[in-house]
Amino acid sequence: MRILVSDPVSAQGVELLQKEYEVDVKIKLPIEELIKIIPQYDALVVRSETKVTKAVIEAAANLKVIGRAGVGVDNIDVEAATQKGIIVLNAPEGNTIAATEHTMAMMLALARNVPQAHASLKNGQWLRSKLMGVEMRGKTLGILGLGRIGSGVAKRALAMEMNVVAYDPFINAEQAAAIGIQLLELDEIFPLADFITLHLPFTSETKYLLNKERFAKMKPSVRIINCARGGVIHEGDLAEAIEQGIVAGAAIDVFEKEPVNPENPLLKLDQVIVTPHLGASTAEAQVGVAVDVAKGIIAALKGEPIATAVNMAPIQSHVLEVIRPYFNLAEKMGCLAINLAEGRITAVDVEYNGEISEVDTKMLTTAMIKGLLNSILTEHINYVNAPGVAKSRGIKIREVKSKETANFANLITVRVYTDKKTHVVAGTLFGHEEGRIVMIDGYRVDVEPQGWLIVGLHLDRPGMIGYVGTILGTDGININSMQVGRTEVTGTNIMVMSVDSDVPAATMLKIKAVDGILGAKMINFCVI
Ligand SMILES: NC(=O)C1=CN([C@@H]2O[C@H](COP(=O)(O)OP(=O)(O)OC[C@H]3O[C@@H](n4cnc5c(N)ncnc54)[C@H](O)[C@@H]3O)[C@@H](O)[C@H]2O)C=CC1
Ligand SMILES: O=C(O)C(=O)COP(=O)(O)O
Repeated sequence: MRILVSDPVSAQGVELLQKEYEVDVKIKLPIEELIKIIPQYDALVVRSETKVTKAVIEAAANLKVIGRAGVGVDNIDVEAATQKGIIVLNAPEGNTIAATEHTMAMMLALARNVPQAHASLKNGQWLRSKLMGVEMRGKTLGILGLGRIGSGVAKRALAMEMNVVAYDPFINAEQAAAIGIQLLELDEIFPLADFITLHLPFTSETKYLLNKERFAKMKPSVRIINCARGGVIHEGDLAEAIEQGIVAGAAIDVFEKEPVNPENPLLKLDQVIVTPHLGASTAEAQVGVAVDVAKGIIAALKGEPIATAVNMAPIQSHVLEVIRPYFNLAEKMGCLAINLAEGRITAVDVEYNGEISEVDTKMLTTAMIKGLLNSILTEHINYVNAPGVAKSRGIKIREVKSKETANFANLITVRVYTDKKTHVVAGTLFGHEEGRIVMIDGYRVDVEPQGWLIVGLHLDRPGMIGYVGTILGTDGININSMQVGRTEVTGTNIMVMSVDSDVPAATMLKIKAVDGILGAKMINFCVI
Protein backbone atom coordinates (compact mmCIF):
# COMPACT_ATOMS: atom_id res chain seq x y z
CA MET A 1 0.00 0.00 0.00
CA ARG A 2 1.21 3.52 -0.78
CA ILE A 3 0.63 6.74 1.13
CA LEU A 4 0.98 10.29 -0.17
CA VAL A 5 1.73 13.09 2.32
CA SER A 6 0.97 16.34 0.50
CA ASP A 7 1.34 18.95 3.28
CA PRO A 8 4.17 19.43 5.79
CA VAL A 9 3.59 17.09 8.72
CA SER A 10 6.01 16.25 11.49
CA ALA A 11 8.64 13.57 10.83
CA GLN A 12 7.41 11.43 13.75
CA GLY A 13 4.11 10.85 11.96
CA VAL A 14 5.77 10.09 8.62
CA GLU A 15 8.15 7.61 10.30
CA LEU A 16 5.22 5.75 11.88
CA LEU A 17 3.65 5.37 8.44
CA GLN A 18 6.96 4.30 6.89
CA LYS A 19 7.25 1.40 9.34
CA GLU A 20 4.21 -0.18 7.67
CA TYR A 21 3.88 1.28 4.19
CA GLU A 22 5.61 3.02 1.32
CA VAL A 23 5.32 6.79 1.84
CA ASP A 24 5.92 9.66 -0.61
CA VAL A 25 6.13 13.21 0.74
CA LYS A 26 5.30 15.72 -2.01
CA ILE A 27 4.54 19.22 -0.77
CA LYS A 28 2.88 22.08 -2.69
CA LEU A 29 1.69 19.91 -5.55
CA PRO A 30 -0.32 21.81 -8.16
CA ILE A 31 -3.84 20.38 -8.22
CA GLU A 32 -3.42 19.02 -11.77
CA GLU A 33 -0.36 17.08 -10.61
CA LEU A 34 -2.23 15.77 -7.55
CA ILE A 35 -5.08 14.58 -9.77
CA LYS A 36 -2.54 12.87 -12.03
CA ILE A 37 -0.73 10.93 -9.32
CA ILE A 38 -3.53 10.25 -6.81
CA PRO A 39 -4.61 6.95 -8.48
CA GLN A 40 -1.31 5.42 -7.28
CA TYR A 41 -2.16 5.92 -3.61
CA ASP A 42 -4.22 4.11 -0.99
CA ALA A 43 -4.04 6.93 1.57
CA LEU A 44 -3.54 10.69 1.54
CA VAL A 45 -2.32 12.82 4.46
CA VAL A 46 -3.01 16.58 4.38
CA ARG A 47 -3.18 19.66 6.58
CA SER A 48 -5.14 22.73 5.45
CA GLU A 49 -3.18 23.58 2.33
CA THR A 50 -4.02 20.72 -0.01
CA LYS A 51 -7.50 21.13 -1.42
CA VAL A 52 -8.99 17.66 -1.74
CA THR A 53 -11.69 18.58 -4.22
CA LYS A 54 -14.31 16.41 -5.90
CA ALA A 55 -12.04 16.16 -8.95
CA VAL A 56 -9.20 14.80 -6.80
CA ILE A 57 -11.54 12.29 -5.18
CA GLU A 58 -13.01 11.20 -8.50
CA ALA A 59 -9.50 10.53 -9.81
CA ALA A 60 -8.52 8.61 -6.67
CA ALA A 61 -9.15 5.11 -7.96
CA ASN A 62 -7.43 3.33 -5.07
CA LEU A 63 -7.82 5.79 -2.22
CA LYS A 64 -9.21 4.29 0.98
CA VAL A 65 -8.56 7.01 3.50
CA ILE A 66 -7.80 10.73 3.75
CA GLY A 67 -6.17 11.80 7.01
CA ARG A 68 -6.22 15.44 8.10
CA ALA A 69 -3.36 16.24 10.51
CA GLY A 70 -5.46 18.77 12.39
CA VAL A 71 -9.11 19.64 13.01
CA GLY A 72 -10.86 21.43 10.14
CA VAL A 73 -11.79 19.29 7.16
CA ASP A 74 -13.28 22.13 5.13
CA ASN A 75 -10.47 21.68 2.56
CA ILE A 76 -11.75 18.16 1.87
CA ASP A 77 -14.92 17.34 -0.08
CA VAL A 78 -16.16 14.98 2.62
CA GLU A 79 -19.43 14.30 0.82
CA ALA A 80 -17.67 13.16 -2.35
CA ALA A 81 -15.32 11.01 -0.26
CA THR A 82 -18.23 9.42 1.60
CA GLN A 83 -20.03 8.62 -1.63
CA LYS A 84 -16.91 6.86 -2.82
CA GLY A 85 -16.53 4.95 0.46
CA ILE A 86 -13.34 6.82 1.35
CA ILE A 87 -12.80 7.32 5.06
CA VAL A 88 -12.00 10.88 6.11
CA LEU A 89 -10.40 11.14 9.52
CA ASN A 90 -8.83 13.98 11.44
CA ALA A 91 -6.61 14.47 14.47
CA PRO A 92 -8.78 16.76 16.54
CA GLU A 93 -6.97 16.88 19.86
CA GLY A 94 -3.29 17.39 19.11
CA ASN A 95 -3.51 21.08 18.27
CA THR A 96 -6.17 22.20 20.75
CA ILE A 97 -3.72 23.77 23.19
CA ALA A 98 -1.74 25.42 20.40
CA ALA A 99 -4.85 27.05 18.92
CA THR A 100 -6.15 27.99 22.37
CA GLU A 101 -2.90 29.65 23.35
CA HIS A 102 -2.63 31.41 19.98
CA THR A 103 -6.11 32.82 20.56
CA MET A 104 -5.03 34.19 23.94
CA ALA A 105 -1.86 35.62 22.37
CA MET A 106 -3.91 37.29 19.63
CA MET A 107 -6.46 38.65 22.11
CA LEU A 108 -3.78 40.17 24.35
CA ALA A 109 -1.79 41.49 21.39
CA LEU A 110 -4.95 43.09 20.03
CA ALA A 111 -5.86 44.66 23.37
CA ARG A 112 -2.36 46.11 23.84
CA ASN A 113 -1.39 46.88 20.21
CA VAL A 114 1.68 44.68 20.52
CA PRO A 115 2.29 44.16 16.76
CA GLN A 116 1.80 47.87 15.98
CA ALA A 117 4.13 48.86 18.86
CA HIS A 118 6.72 46.32 17.74
CA ALA A 119 6.63 47.41 14.10
CA SER A 120 6.75 51.15 14.87
CA LEU A 121 9.58 50.83 17.38
CA LYS A 122 11.64 48.73 14.97
CA ASN A 123 10.97 51.55 12.56
CA GLY A 124 12.52 54.01 14.98
CA GLN A 125 9.27 55.48 16.35
CA TRP A 126 8.53 55.82 20.11
CA LEU A 127 4.70 55.93 20.03
CA ARG A 128 3.64 55.71 23.69
CA SER A 129 0.46 57.77 23.65
CA LYS A 130 -0.83 56.63 20.25
CA LEU A 131 -0.73 52.99 21.28
CA MET A 132 -3.01 53.12 24.33
CA GLY A 133 -4.58 49.71 25.02
CA VAL A 134 -7.49 48.24 27.00
CA GLU A 135 -7.52 45.78 29.89
CA MET A 136 -9.08 42.35 29.75
CA ARG A 137 -10.07 42.09 33.41
CA GLY A 138 -13.75 42.82 33.93
CA LYS A 139 -14.47 42.81 30.17
CA THR A 140 -17.01 40.50 28.63
CA LEU A 141 -15.77 37.84 26.23
CA GLY A 142 -18.29 36.25 23.88
CA ILE A 143 -17.18 32.85 22.64
CA LEU A 144 -18.86 31.52 19.52
CA GLY A 145 -18.38 27.72 19.48
CA LEU A 146 -17.70 26.16 22.87
CA GLY A 147 -15.88 23.01 21.76
CA ARG A 148 -12.32 21.96 22.57
CA ILE A 149 -10.68 25.29 21.75
CA GLY A 150 -13.62 27.51 22.78
CA SER A 151 -13.79 25.93 26.23
CA GLY A 152 -10.00 26.18 26.64
CA VAL A 153 -10.22 29.86 25.83
CA ALA A 154 -13.10 30.22 28.31
CA LYS A 155 -11.03 28.72 31.15
CA ARG A 156 -8.08 30.98 30.44
CA ALA A 157 -10.28 34.05 30.11
CA LEU A 158 -11.91 33.28 33.48
CA ALA A 159 -8.42 33.11 35.00
CA MET A 160 -7.88 36.61 33.63
CA GLU A 161 -11.03 37.70 35.49
CA MET A 162 -13.11 38.29 32.37
CA ASN A 163 -16.88 37.71 32.24
CA VAL A 164 -17.36 34.91 29.79
CA VAL A 165 -20.51 34.07 27.82
CA ALA A 166 -20.84 31.69 24.92
CA TYR A 167 -23.04 30.71 22.02
CA ASP A 168 -23.12 27.08 20.94
CA PRO A 169 -26.46 25.47 20.09
CA PHE A 170 -24.99 21.97 20.45
CA ILE A 171 -23.79 22.36 24.03
CA ASN A 172 -26.19 22.20 26.96
CA ALA A 173 -26.38 24.64 29.86
CA GLU A 174 -24.92 22.06 32.30
CA GLN A 175 -21.79 21.62 30.17
CA ALA A 176 -21.30 25.40 30.07
CA ALA A 177 -22.01 25.68 33.80
CA ALA A 178 -19.34 23.04 34.45
CA ILE A 179 -16.82 25.39 32.84
CA GLY A 180 -18.33 28.24 34.84
CA ILE A 181 -19.91 30.28 32.06
CA GLN A 182 -23.35 31.13 30.75
CA LEU A 183 -24.78 30.13 27.37
CA LEU A 184 -26.63 32.84 25.49
CA GLU A 185 -28.31 33.21 22.11
CA LEU A 186 -26.13 34.70 19.40
CA ASP A 187 -27.98 38.02 19.30
CA GLU A 188 -27.83 38.31 23.09
CA ILE A 189 -24.03 38.25 22.97
CA PHE A 190 -23.55 41.20 20.63
CA PRO A 191 -24.66 44.08 22.89
CA LEU A 192 -22.67 42.64 25.84
CA ALA A 193 -19.32 41.60 24.41
CA ASP A 194 -16.13 43.65 24.50
CA PHE A 195 -14.30 40.80 22.79
CA ILE A 196 -15.77 38.15 20.51
CA THR A 197 -13.75 35.07 19.61
CA LEU A 198 -14.77 32.43 17.07
CA HIS A 199 -14.18 28.70 17.53
CA LEU A 200 -16.64 26.99 15.25
CA PRO A 201 -16.17 24.90 12.13
CA PHE A 202 -16.69 26.39 8.68
CA THR A 203 -19.94 24.92 7.37
CA SER A 204 -22.84 26.12 5.23
CA GLU A 205 -24.45 27.15 8.55
CA THR A 206 -21.53 29.19 9.81
CA LYS A 207 -20.48 30.82 6.52
CA TYR A 208 -20.46 34.61 7.05
CA LEU A 209 -21.94 34.16 10.52
CA LEU A 210 -20.46 37.58 11.32
CA ASN A 211 -21.56 40.03 8.66
CA LYS A 212 -22.72 43.62 8.25
CA GLU A 213 -26.02 43.12 10.10
CA ARG A 214 -24.35 41.38 13.01
CA PHE A 215 -21.51 43.92 13.31
CA ALA A 216 -24.18 46.62 13.54
CA LYS A 217 -25.54 44.96 16.70
CA MET A 218 -22.18 44.94 18.50
CA LYS A 219 -20.66 47.50 20.89
CA PRO A 220 -18.50 49.95 18.91
CA SER A 221 -15.62 49.07 21.23
CA VAL A 222 -15.81 45.39 20.34
CA ARG A 223 -12.66 43.55 19.28
CA ILE A 224 -12.96 40.36 17.25
CA ILE A 225 -10.58 37.43 17.24
CA ASN A 226 -10.76 34.74 14.59
CA CYS A 227 -8.52 31.70 14.91
CA ALA A 228 -11.19 29.33 13.49
CA ARG A 229 -11.89 29.71 9.77
CA GLY A 230 -11.80 32.70 7.44
CA GLY A 231 -15.20 32.25 5.83
CA VAL A 232 -17.01 32.42 9.16
CA ILE A 233 -16.54 36.21 8.98
CA HIS A 234 -17.41 38.28 5.91
CA GLU A 235 -14.02 39.93 5.47
CA GLY A 236 -15.28 42.86 3.38
CA ASP A 237 -18.02 43.65 5.91
CA LEU A 238 -15.51 43.46 8.78
CA ALA A 239 -13.09 45.84 7.06
CA GLU A 240 -15.95 48.26 6.46
CA ALA A 241 -17.21 47.98 10.04
CA ILE A 242 -13.72 48.80 11.34
CA GLU A 243 -13.30 51.73 8.96
CA GLN A 244 -16.65 53.11 10.09
CA GLY A 245 -15.87 52.69 13.80
CA ILE A 246 -18.61 50.05 14.26
CA VAL A 247 -15.91 47.57 15.37
CA ALA A 248 -12.74 48.67 17.20
CA GLY A 249 -10.33 46.07 15.89
CA ALA A 250 -9.67 42.49 14.95
CA ALA A 251 -7.06 39.77 15.32
CA ILE A 252 -7.16 37.38 12.41
CA ASP A 253 -5.26 34.13 11.96
CA VAL A 254 -7.38 32.59 9.20
CA PHE A 255 -8.65 33.91 5.87
CA GLU A 256 -11.31 32.95 3.41
CA LYS A 257 -8.60 32.41 0.77
CA GLU A 258 -5.20 31.20 1.89
CA PRO A 259 -2.47 32.25 1.31
CA VAL A 260 -4.23 35.59 1.75
CA ASN A 261 -4.36 38.01 -1.15
CA PRO A 262 -2.12 41.02 -0.34
CA GLU A 263 -5.00 43.21 -1.54
CA ASN A 264 -7.32 41.87 1.17
CA PRO A 265 -8.77 45.03 2.81
CA LEU A 266 -8.14 43.67 6.31
CA LEU A 267 -4.37 43.79 5.70
CA LYS A 268 -4.58 47.52 5.06
CA LEU A 269 -6.10 48.46 8.43
CA ASP A 270 -3.95 49.46 11.44
CA GLN A 271 -6.65 48.14 13.80
CA VAL A 272 -6.30 44.65 12.38
CA ILE A 273 -3.48 42.37 13.50
CA VAL A 274 -2.79 39.20 11.57
CA THR A 275 -0.88 35.93 11.56
CA PRO A 276 -0.61 33.51 8.61
CA HIS A 277 -2.74 30.61 9.97
CA LEU A 278 -0.36 29.87 12.82
CA GLY A 279 -2.92 28.55 15.32
CA ALA A 280 -1.66 24.98 15.14
CA SER A 281 1.96 25.86 14.53
CA THR A 282 3.76 24.71 17.65
CA ALA A 283 6.34 21.94 17.76
CA GLU A 284 4.19 20.02 20.26
CA ALA A 285 0.96 20.29 18.28
CA GLN A 286 2.58 19.22 15.03
CA VAL A 287 4.02 16.08 16.58
CA GLY A 288 0.68 15.38 18.26
CA VAL A 289 -1.46 15.67 15.12
CA ALA A 290 1.05 13.86 12.90
CA VAL A 291 1.28 10.87 15.23
CA ASP A 292 -2.50 10.76 15.73
CA VAL A 293 -3.23 10.95 12.01
CA ALA A 294 -0.62 8.28 11.25
CA LYS A 295 -2.24 5.93 13.77
CA GLY A 296 -5.65 6.65 12.23
CA ILE A 297 -4.39 5.97 8.70
CA ILE A 298 -2.79 2.68 9.75
CA ALA A 299 -5.99 1.57 11.51
CA ALA A 300 -8.04 2.52 8.44
CA LEU A 301 -5.79 0.65 6.02
CA LYS A 302 -5.98 -2.42 8.25
CA GLY A 303 -9.77 -2.21 8.31
CA GLU A 304 -9.83 -1.51 12.04
CA PRO A 305 -12.27 0.89 13.70
CA ILE A 306 -11.24 4.54 13.88
CA ALA A 307 -12.26 6.87 16.67
CA THR A 308 -11.78 10.10 14.71
CA ALA A 309 -13.40 9.39 11.37
CA VAL A 310 -15.50 12.39 10.39
CA ASN A 311 -17.69 10.59 7.90
CA MET A 312 -18.71 7.79 10.25
CA ALA A 313 -20.56 7.91 13.54
CA PRO A 314 -17.95 9.10 16.05
CA ILE A 315 -17.00 6.65 18.81
CA GLN A 316 -16.09 7.93 22.25
CA SER A 317 -12.85 6.42 23.51
CA HIS A 318 -14.45 4.70 26.54
CA VAL A 319 -17.03 3.11 24.21
CA LEU A 320 -14.33 2.05 21.76
CA GLU A 321 -12.50 0.30 24.59
CA VAL A 322 -15.60 -1.82 25.36
CA ILE A 323 -16.55 -2.66 21.77
CA ARG A 324 -13.09 -2.98 20.15
CA PRO A 325 -12.64 -6.73 20.95
CA TYR A 326 -15.98 -7.50 19.26
CA PHE A 327 -15.32 -5.91 15.85
CA ASN A 328 -13.72 -8.92 14.24
CA LEU A 329 -16.36 -11.26 15.67
CA ALA A 330 -19.22 -9.02 14.48
CA GLU A 331 -17.80 -8.89 10.97
CA LYS A 332 -17.33 -12.66 10.82
CA MET A 333 -20.85 -13.22 12.15
CA GLY A 334 -22.23 -11.06 9.34
CA CYS A 335 -20.26 -13.12 6.84
CA LEU A 336 -21.47 -16.43 8.30
CA ALA A 337 -25.11 -15.36 8.55
CA ILE A 338 -25.32 -14.17 4.95
CA ASN A 339 -23.63 -17.31 3.66
CA LEU A 340 -26.18 -19.47 5.41
CA ALA A 341 -29.06 -17.41 4.09
CA GLU A 342 -31.00 -18.20 0.96
CA GLY A 343 -33.43 -15.90 -0.80
CA ARG A 344 -33.71 -12.14 -1.01
CA ILE A 345 -32.49 -10.47 2.12
CA THR A 346 -34.97 -7.96 3.54
CA ALA A 347 -33.83 -7.11 7.06
CA VAL A 348 -31.12 -7.72 9.61
CA ASP A 349 -31.64 -7.57 13.37
CA VAL A 350 -28.65 -7.34 15.62
CA GLU A 351 -29.32 -8.06 19.27
CA TYR A 352 -26.90 -7.17 22.05
CA ASN A 353 -27.30 -8.87 25.42
CA GLY A 354 -25.37 -8.24 28.60
CA GLU A 355 -23.15 -5.32 29.52
CA ILE A 356 -22.30 -4.59 25.91
CA SER A 357 -25.92 -3.49 25.46
CA GLU A 358 -25.19 -0.50 27.68
CA VAL A 359 -22.80 1.24 25.25
CA ASP A 360 -23.31 2.68 21.78
CA THR A 361 -23.04 -0.37 19.52
CA LYS A 362 -23.83 1.31 16.17
CA MET A 363 -20.29 0.77 14.95
CA LEU A 364 -20.40 -2.94 15.79
CA THR A 365 -23.61 -3.23 13.83
CA THR A 366 -21.84 -1.49 10.96
CA ALA A 367 -18.99 -4.02 11.26
CA MET A 368 -21.54 -6.83 11.01
CA ILE A 369 -23.12 -5.25 7.91
CA LYS A 370 -19.66 -4.72 6.43
CA GLY A 371 -18.88 -8.44 6.85
CA LEU A 372 -22.26 -9.39 5.46
CA LEU A 373 -22.09 -7.18 2.37
CA ASN A 374 -18.41 -7.88 1.63
CA SER A 375 -19.30 -11.55 1.28
CA ILE A 376 -21.86 -10.92 -1.42
CA LEU A 377 -20.80 -7.78 -3.29
CA THR A 378 -17.84 -7.17 -5.53
CA GLU A 379 -17.55 -3.49 -4.54
CA HIS A 380 -15.39 -2.86 -1.49
CA ILE A 381 -17.53 -2.31 1.60
CA ASN A 382 -16.07 -0.43 4.55
CA TYR A 383 -17.26 1.34 7.70
CA VAL A 384 -18.12 4.46 5.70
CA ASN A 385 -20.23 3.04 2.93
CA ALA A 386 -21.71 -0.08 4.62
CA PRO A 387 -24.86 1.58 6.08
CA GLY A 388 -25.55 3.48 2.82
CA VAL A 389 -25.09 0.39 0.63
CA ALA A 390 -27.40 -1.65 2.90
CA LYS A 391 -30.01 1.10 2.69
CA SER A 392 -29.73 1.41 -1.08
CA ARG A 393 -30.35 -2.35 -1.33
CA GLY A 394 -33.50 -2.03 0.78
CA ILE A 395 -32.07 -3.96 3.75
CA LYS A 396 -33.58 -2.73 7.03
CA ILE A 397 -31.10 -2.78 9.90
CA ARG A 398 -32.40 -2.86 13.47
CA GLU A 399 -30.62 -2.97 16.80
CA VAL A 400 -32.23 -4.70 19.78
CA LYS A 401 -30.69 -4.40 23.23
CA SER A 402 -31.20 -6.04 26.57
CA LYS A 403 -29.06 -6.29 29.67
CA GLU A 404 -30.57 -9.74 30.28
CA THR A 405 -28.45 -12.70 29.23
CA ALA A 406 -28.78 -16.43 29.82
CA ASN A 407 -25.49 -18.31 29.38
CA PHE A 408 -22.90 -15.70 28.46
CA ALA A 409 -21.80 -12.43 30.04
CA ASN A 410 -22.23 -10.79 26.64
CA LEU A 411 -23.92 -12.16 23.56
CA ILE A 412 -24.40 -10.77 20.07
CA THR A 413 -27.10 -12.34 17.91
CA VAL A 414 -27.67 -11.57 14.25
CA ARG A 415 -30.90 -12.51 12.52
CA VAL A 416 -30.95 -12.33 8.74
CA TYR A 417 -34.47 -12.26 7.32
CA THR A 418 -35.01 -13.28 3.73
CA ASP A 419 -38.14 -13.89 1.71
CA LYS A 420 -37.54 -17.62 2.35
CA LYS A 421 -36.31 -18.09 5.91
CA THR A 422 -34.68 -16.47 8.91
CA HIS A 423 -31.14 -17.43 9.85
CA VAL A 424 -29.70 -16.79 13.28
CA VAL A 425 -26.07 -16.71 14.40
CA ALA A 426 -24.89 -15.83 17.91
CA GLY A 427 -21.40 -15.08 19.09
CA THR A 428 -19.50 -14.08 22.18
CA LEU A 429 -15.98 -13.53 23.44
CA PHE A 430 -14.10 -16.19 25.36
CA GLY A 431 -11.67 -14.37 27.61
CA HIS A 432 -11.00 -10.83 26.41
CA GLU A 433 -10.23 -11.33 22.74
CA GLU A 434 -11.28 -14.76 21.48
CA GLY A 435 -14.40 -14.49 19.33
CA ARG A 436 -16.57 -17.61 19.13
CA ILE A 437 -19.74 -18.53 17.30
CA VAL A 438 -21.89 -20.22 19.92
CA MET A 439 -25.15 -20.79 18.08
CA ILE A 440 -26.19 -21.37 14.48
CA ASP A 441 -29.88 -21.54 13.62
CA GLY A 442 -30.79 -22.78 17.08
CA TYR A 443 -27.97 -25.38 17.30
CA ARG A 444 -25.47 -24.89 20.11
CA VAL A 445 -21.90 -24.87 18.71
CA ASP A 446 -18.47 -23.56 19.66
CA VAL A 447 -16.69 -22.41 16.52
CA GLU A 448 -13.72 -20.15 15.92
CA PRO A 449 -14.72 -17.94 12.99
CA GLN A 450 -11.63 -18.11 10.79
CA GLY A 451 -10.33 -19.73 7.63
CA TRP A 452 -12.84 -21.98 5.86
CA LEU A 453 -15.90 -23.65 7.38
CA ILE A 454 -18.36 -26.19 6.07
CA VAL A 455 -21.72 -25.96 7.78
CA GLY A 456 -24.05 -28.83 7.02
CA LEU A 457 -27.48 -29.82 8.19
CA HIS A 458 -28.04 -33.56 8.33
CA LEU A 459 -30.29 -36.29 9.67
CA ASP A 460 -29.34 -37.53 13.13
CA ARG A 461 -28.19 -40.99 12.14
CA PRO A 462 -24.93 -42.92 12.22
CA GLY A 463 -22.24 -42.47 9.58
CA MET A 464 -23.08 -38.98 8.36
CA ILE A 465 -19.80 -37.41 9.50
CA GLY A 466 -17.89 -40.33 8.05
CA TYR A 467 -19.39 -39.84 4.57
CA VAL A 468 -18.47 -36.16 4.53
CA GLY A 469 -15.00 -36.84 5.97
CA THR A 470 -14.34 -39.42 3.25
CA ILE A 471 -15.37 -37.02 0.47
CA LEU A 472 -13.10 -34.30 1.85
CA GLY A 473 -10.21 -36.73 2.34
CA THR A 474 -10.56 -38.08 -1.20
CA ASP A 475 -10.48 -34.54 -2.58
CA GLY A 476 -7.36 -33.69 -0.53
CA ILE A 477 -9.00 -31.31 1.92
CA ASN A 478 -7.74 -31.50 5.47
CA ILE A 479 -10.21 -31.14 8.36
CA ASN A 480 -8.67 -29.34 11.34
CA SER A 481 -11.64 -29.42 13.68
CA MET A 482 -15.13 -30.75 13.65
CA GLN A 483 -18.21 -30.70 15.81
CA VAL A 484 -21.84 -31.61 15.77
CA GLY A 485 -24.58 -29.50 17.27
CA ARG A 486 -27.99 -30.70 18.38
CA THR A 487 -31.17 -28.91 19.27
CA GLU A 488 -33.81 -30.15 21.67
CA VAL A 489 -35.74 -31.14 18.58
CA THR A 490 -34.49 -34.54 17.55
CA GLY A 491 -34.11 -35.55 13.99
CA THR A 492 -31.61 -33.08 12.54
CA ASN A 493 -28.11 -32.09 13.54
CA ILE A 494 -25.66 -29.47 12.37
CA MET A 495 -22.06 -30.34 11.52
CA VAL A 496 -19.45 -27.63 11.45
CA MET A 497 -16.09 -28.52 9.96
CA SER A 498 -13.14 -26.24 9.91
CA VAL A 499 -10.89 -27.06 6.93
CA ASP A 500 -7.38 -25.97 5.89
CA SER A 501 -8.25 -24.77 2.39
CA ASP A 502 -10.99 -23.55 0.14
CA VAL A 503 -13.47 -26.28 -0.82
CA PRO A 504 -14.14 -26.50 -4.57
CA ALA A 505 -17.75 -26.30 -5.73
CA ALA A 506 -17.49 -29.88 -7.09
CA THR A 507 -16.63 -31.20 -3.61
CA MET A 508 -19.52 -29.27 -2.09
CA LEU A 509 -21.86 -30.83 -4.68
CA LYS A 510 -20.69 -34.31 -3.63
CA ILE A 511 -21.36 -33.47 0.03
CA LYS A 512 -24.82 -32.11 -0.74
CA ALA A 513 -25.61 -35.29 -2.67
CA VAL A 514 -25.03 -37.58 0.33
CA ASP A 515 -28.24 -39.23 1.46
CA GLY A 516 -29.25 -37.64 4.76
CA ILE A 517 -27.46 -34.32 4.16
CA LEU A 518 -30.18 -31.68 4.10
CA GLY A 519 -27.97 -28.81 3.04
CA ALA A 520 -24.34 -27.71 3.17
CA LYS A 521 -22.64 -24.34 2.88
CA MET A 522 -19.03 -23.33 2.53
CA ILE A 523 -18.01 -20.17 4.37
CA ASN A 524 -14.77 -18.43 3.47
CA PHE A 525 -13.86 -16.01 6.26
CA CYS A 526 -10.74 -15.05 4.34
CA VAL A 527 -12.69 -12.86 1.90
CA ILE A 528 -13.58 -10.21 4.46
N1 LIG B 1 -6.08 28.51 13.42
C1 LIG B 1 -5.72 27.26 13.46
O1 LIG B 1 -4.61 26.89 13.09
C2 LIG B 1 -6.64 26.24 13.99
C3 LIG B 1 -7.98 26.35 13.75
N2 LIG B 1 -8.86 25.41 14.22
C4 LIG B 1 -10.27 25.62 13.97
O2 LIG B 1 -10.90 25.97 15.19
C5 LIG B 1 -12.27 25.60 15.13
C6 LIG B 1 -12.67 24.91 16.43
O3 LIG B 1 -11.92 23.73 16.64
P1 LIG B 1 -12.24 22.76 17.87
O4 LIG B 1 -12.55 23.55 19.09
O5 LIG B 1 -11.16 21.76 17.93
O6 LIG B 1 -13.57 22.08 17.33
P2 LIG B 1 -14.77 21.46 18.19
O7 LIG B 1 -15.50 20.58 17.25
O8 LIG B 1 -14.28 20.90 19.47
O9 LIG B 1 -15.67 22.72 18.53
C7 LIG B 1 -16.47 23.36 17.60
C8 LIG B 1 -17.72 23.83 18.33
O10 LIG B 1 -18.50 24.59 17.43
C9 LIG B 1 -19.84 24.29 17.69
N3 LIG B 1 -20.65 24.59 16.51
C10 LIG B 1 -20.77 23.87 15.38
N4 LIG B 1 -21.62 24.48 14.53
C11 LIG B 1 -22.03 25.61 15.16
C12 LIG B 1 -22.92 26.66 14.82
N5 LIG B 1 -23.56 26.65 13.63
N6 LIG B 1 -23.09 27.65 15.70
C13 LIG B 1 -22.45 27.66 16.88
N7 LIG B 1 -21.61 26.69 17.29
C14 LIG B 1 -21.41 25.68 16.43
C15 LIG B 1 -19.86 22.82 18.03
O11 LIG B 1 -21.00 22.50 18.81
C16 LIG B 1 -18.58 22.67 18.83
O12 LIG B 1 -18.82 22.77 20.22
C17 LIG B 1 -12.40 24.74 13.87
O13 LIG B 1 -12.89 25.54 12.82
C18 LIG B 1 -10.99 24.37 13.54
O14 LIG B 1 -10.83 24.07 12.19
C19 LIG B 1 -8.42 24.36 14.96
C20 LIG B 1 -7.10 24.19 15.23
C21 LIG B 1 -6.10 25.10 14.72
O1 LIG C 1 -6.48 22.03 12.60
C1 LIG C 1 -7.00 23.00 12.03
O2 LIG C 1 -8.21 23.12 11.82
C2 LIG C 1 -6.14 24.07 11.56
O3 LIG C 1 -6.65 25.06 11.12
C3 LIG C 1 -4.69 23.89 11.52
O4 LIG C 1 -4.32 24.01 10.17
P1 LIG C 1 -2.87 23.58 9.67
O5 LIG C 1 -2.72 22.13 9.97
O6 LIG C 1 -1.90 24.39 10.47
O7 LIG C 1 -2.83 23.88 8.22
